[in-house]
Amino acid sequence: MNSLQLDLLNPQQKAAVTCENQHLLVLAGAGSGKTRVLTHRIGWLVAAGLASPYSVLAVTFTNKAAREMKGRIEELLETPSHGLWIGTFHGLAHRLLKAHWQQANLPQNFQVMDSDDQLRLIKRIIAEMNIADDRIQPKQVQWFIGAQKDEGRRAAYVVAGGDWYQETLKAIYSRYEELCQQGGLVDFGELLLRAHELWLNNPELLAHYKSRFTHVLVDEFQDINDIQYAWLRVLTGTELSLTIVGDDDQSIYGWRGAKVENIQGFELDFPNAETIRLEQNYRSSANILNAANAVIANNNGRLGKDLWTDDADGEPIRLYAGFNEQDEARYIADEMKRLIEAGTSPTEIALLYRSNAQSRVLEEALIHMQVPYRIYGGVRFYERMEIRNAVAYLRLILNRQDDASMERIMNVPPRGIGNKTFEALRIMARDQGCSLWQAANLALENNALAKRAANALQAFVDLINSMDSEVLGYDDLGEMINYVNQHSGMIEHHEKEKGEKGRTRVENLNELITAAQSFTSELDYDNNAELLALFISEASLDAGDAQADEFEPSVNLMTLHSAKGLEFEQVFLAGMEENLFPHKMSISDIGGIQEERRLAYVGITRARKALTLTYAESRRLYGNETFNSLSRFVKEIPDGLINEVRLRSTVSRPANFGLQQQMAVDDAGLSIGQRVEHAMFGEGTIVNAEGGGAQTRIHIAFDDGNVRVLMLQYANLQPL
Ligand SMILES: Nc1ncnc2c1ncn2[C@@H]1O[C@H](COP(=O)(O)OP(=O)(O)OP(=O)(O)O)[C@@H](O)[C@H]1O
Ligand SMILES: [Mg+2]
Repeated sequence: MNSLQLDLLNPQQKAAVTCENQHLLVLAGAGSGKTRVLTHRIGWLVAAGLASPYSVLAVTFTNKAAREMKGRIEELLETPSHGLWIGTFHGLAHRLLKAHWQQANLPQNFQVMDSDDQLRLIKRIIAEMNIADDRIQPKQVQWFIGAQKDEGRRAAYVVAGGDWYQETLKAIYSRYEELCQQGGLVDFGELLLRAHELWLNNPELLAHYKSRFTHVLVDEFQDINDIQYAWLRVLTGTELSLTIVGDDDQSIYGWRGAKVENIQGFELDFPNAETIRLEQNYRSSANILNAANAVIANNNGRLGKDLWTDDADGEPIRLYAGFNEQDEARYIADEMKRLIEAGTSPTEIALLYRSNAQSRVLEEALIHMQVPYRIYGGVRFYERMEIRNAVAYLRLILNRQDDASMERIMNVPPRGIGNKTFEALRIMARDQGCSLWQAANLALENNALAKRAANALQAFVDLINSMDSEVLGYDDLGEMINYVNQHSGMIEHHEKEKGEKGRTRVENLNELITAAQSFTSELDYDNNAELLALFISEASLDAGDAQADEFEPSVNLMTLHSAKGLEFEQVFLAGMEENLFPHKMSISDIGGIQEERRLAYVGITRARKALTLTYAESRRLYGNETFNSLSRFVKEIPDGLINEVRLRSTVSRPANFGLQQQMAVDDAGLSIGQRVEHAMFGEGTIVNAEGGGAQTRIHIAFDDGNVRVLMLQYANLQPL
């Protein structure tokens, strides 16, 4: 019990950790120790003899959080956490379905489809149904199916009401279900839906788990959706103990079906639940916390929480106005470099933004300044094209009915299987109600294809069949992947590609071997095929998380959504502009604005020591130049907490800063963003200008990493 260090908790936290009530709600703001309480509570339950490590089920929001929690619980309990049921809803559902595939009406080797596979399948159905391209968007269908599943609704129960559009969506959903079932394919939403049905359809199994588990604990409860809540409720019923922790102010997944009302629902469903509020924030300096409190105070309908800190005011929040998005990015990269040189660990620095598309410019500046970075939740390893291809080979080897994989790699690398052959096979598969693989074999048997196409297809079929026997002969996952890399022709193919791109792809394929070698499964397996299937599933689930940490210490880039639950010493929030953040899609809708504001609250409260907000006065995004005004969320922060950073500290910002300066530079035949050469300092880019006429001073970001302010008249710049 000593190792639990209960004395490191404040009285409310302690009360939550040691609460003996059956149902407990911990409702508290950011950084108040909710996650810490959850972890300690598991430790306490075990130490107090109220639970065994194996009778606890804990749900986290990301795989990373699950891993962290497992680690901390191992520390607390001083035993390995192998076998603990700690994971995301998706991860836990997957584990259940793997263990009980028969009861779930799935083939044993069912595969998890990612969003790309899903989209490909939907496109195929749309084509198969002969729906004109402009009448329905595959992405909309994907969204529709996801939304239905989040609410626990199968196609048969969709009420379409005779309207063409709705009826078509329903029909596509229905066909989609059919094809997934046929191919043993399960998308992310399906994992949850099936896991719920698994309870409903198998009372004995449910009873088994009800008696196995004694305590269920859920982090980030505010972002739970209907099907997840339903799954939990069926499991816990009135028998099990349920602890939920959450913060209504951090509910940011409404667009994905999350319902903050589930917190209130919990209080209704479990009327005897005890509610504990935590009010002390341990994460952020007072300035940062006060800024966050001021922003979120503009939302209505909050459950209401006060958050205070013992911490000193700390540094003021910095606000930087970039002249354009390049200048904004350069400032951030510069600052990061400075922080790292002054001793801050790169891993303690985060750069958050509203939309993924913003990252490119930021990345370029970081590369330029040689600041190592990684994108958390961006183009992740398992989502890279070549990795998906390799995984598709593996899947097809395991399961020939996997049409999505077959589609993906039939002609990758190019082997002369053209669109016409694809089309013929699709039609055949539809007419015969069989898989593409079966259609391919049928077509070959019946000589249904032209000679060249038939030869190419035969070679592919033979390749997969021979891979099957070879690959599954290896006991080592790394060897399996290596075999596929070599014999599929992918390595050779990418080696022939010119330049950096091809090289990276080859490196990535090799990295997959490394990933496979270090893979260890928590689940049991009987043979090589099952081992491979476990690896593939893990890879698909992991695509939702960041790369491993074993790389060079790097600063973290991520969207605000991915930042939930995390904390960093230094946080930069880029693109603090109307239309960007709040996003223009949400700007005209009050509910939308409130969700954006919660996102701002999440972003601000990620910072421990320092927060820097930046925006660009003009921005080129998606090819258009726009002039956005400062985000309302910045304006909602009291003036006294913010310090506006002047351009490069040596120069104060003139009152008429802005477009006029662009003119001044234009007069001299130069423009912002232009590349120039200086006799002494070498090449650089004009990032700003101020003053006018003979007094014009221009700011140049030289390639040596310094920004210098020069008098235009004397600088003698050569345009490049
Ligand atoms: N009693 C305490 N004493 C010292 N530090 C604490 C205490 N409670 C929590 N902390 C620290 O405060 C930080 C925030 O804690 P934690 O991440 O658990 O908060 P949270 O409420 O889960 O935040 P979020 O809402 O962002 O998920 C962590 O670094 C944690 O270690
Ligand atoms: Mg937390």
